[in-house]
Amino acid sequence: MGTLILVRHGQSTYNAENRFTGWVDVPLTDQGVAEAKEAAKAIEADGLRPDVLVTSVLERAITTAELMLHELERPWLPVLRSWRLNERHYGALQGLNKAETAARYGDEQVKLWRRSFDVRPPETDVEAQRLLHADERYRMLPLALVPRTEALCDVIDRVLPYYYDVIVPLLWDGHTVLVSAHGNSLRGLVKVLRDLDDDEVVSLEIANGEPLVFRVP
Ligand SMILES: O=C(O)[C@H](O)COP(=O)(O)O
Repeated sequence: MGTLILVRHGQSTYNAENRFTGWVDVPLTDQGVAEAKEAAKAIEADGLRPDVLVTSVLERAITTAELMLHELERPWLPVLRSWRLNERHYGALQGLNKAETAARYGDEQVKLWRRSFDVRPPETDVEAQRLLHADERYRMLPLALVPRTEALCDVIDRVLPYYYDVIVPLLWDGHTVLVSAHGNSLRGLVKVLRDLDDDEVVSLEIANGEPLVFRVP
């Protein structure tokens, strides 16, 4: 049996400014740094010792994990990273203030964009997709796989192949795997791990720096 520890990155600058983030690569705030260290203390208090690290390719998740491993005195852990664990792409909402967007489109619409299973935010234009594709991290992907927007169902479709093909074999080998990722990539994974239906997942919230632990047989 393996142990899976899921952690959402600490507070980012866009979280602090209440802006839609998605694939925008923003750093942690001082509060985010403190949350990462607290997350490490929490898993240590539970007697957990990660022996493999898995992250998205976004800085806020990578820094959170590095701070955690430093705190746990395990900075030498083997590391795997994948774009498949990135935050849900928030489409044309990325960079906008969430409260201003709710004032413009209404709370109900914004709740659908933020929490529904299958409602996608408006797409970015093709030029924004090409710019993202030019980023070294995503250049190896076919352009069609570089998102212009995503709903939670799309995130689940890209996260699950990585989970089953890469993470589960590590868990079957008895590893304790620390996954540092994002609110919605982890909501997608938790939906599957807890077998939540499409309506239940609407109320699932994952806080910054709060570790979630699963034993995987
Ligand atoms: O991408 C974002 O804006 C956040 O990381 C998660 O946002 P949410 O709480 O609106 O899903």
